[in-house]
Amino acid sequence: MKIALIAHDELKDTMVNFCIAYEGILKEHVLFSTGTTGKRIEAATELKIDKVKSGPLGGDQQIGALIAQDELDLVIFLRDPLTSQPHEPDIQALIRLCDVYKIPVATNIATGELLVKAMERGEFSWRLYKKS
Ligand SMILES: O=C(CO)COP(=O)(O)O
Repeated sequence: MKIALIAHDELKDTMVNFCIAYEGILKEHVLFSTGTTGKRIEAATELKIDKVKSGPLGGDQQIGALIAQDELDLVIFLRDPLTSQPHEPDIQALIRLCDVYKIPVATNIATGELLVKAMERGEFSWRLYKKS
């Protein structure tokens, strides 16, 4: 599975702790991140991340392009609902593309945990069948 891990600044500690907690599962998959999130995860874990640009500098659009090219199976995007973001249109576009292409997307840690546990149980195998 190809997974994108993204977090706004106020949620980067939460994302790092999430990746530490689920490192054993995540390391079996191909991981992508926006720039700063990816650096924080790599500094705290042994996970290897394919990093695109920072979100406000076009990283969200790059992740969106991966979705449009059918290169992602799951997006975990810890959005900050309490802070306005200069690149809000990019954030909305990314989430819209998840809906267009029916990509499972978690926008908070509670859903993120559910999706990672579901993935561990093999409940995302339909993604592989879909591609074959
Ligand atoms: O802004 C982001 C998502 O909208 C995340 O970008 P960074 O991981 O580079 O901070």
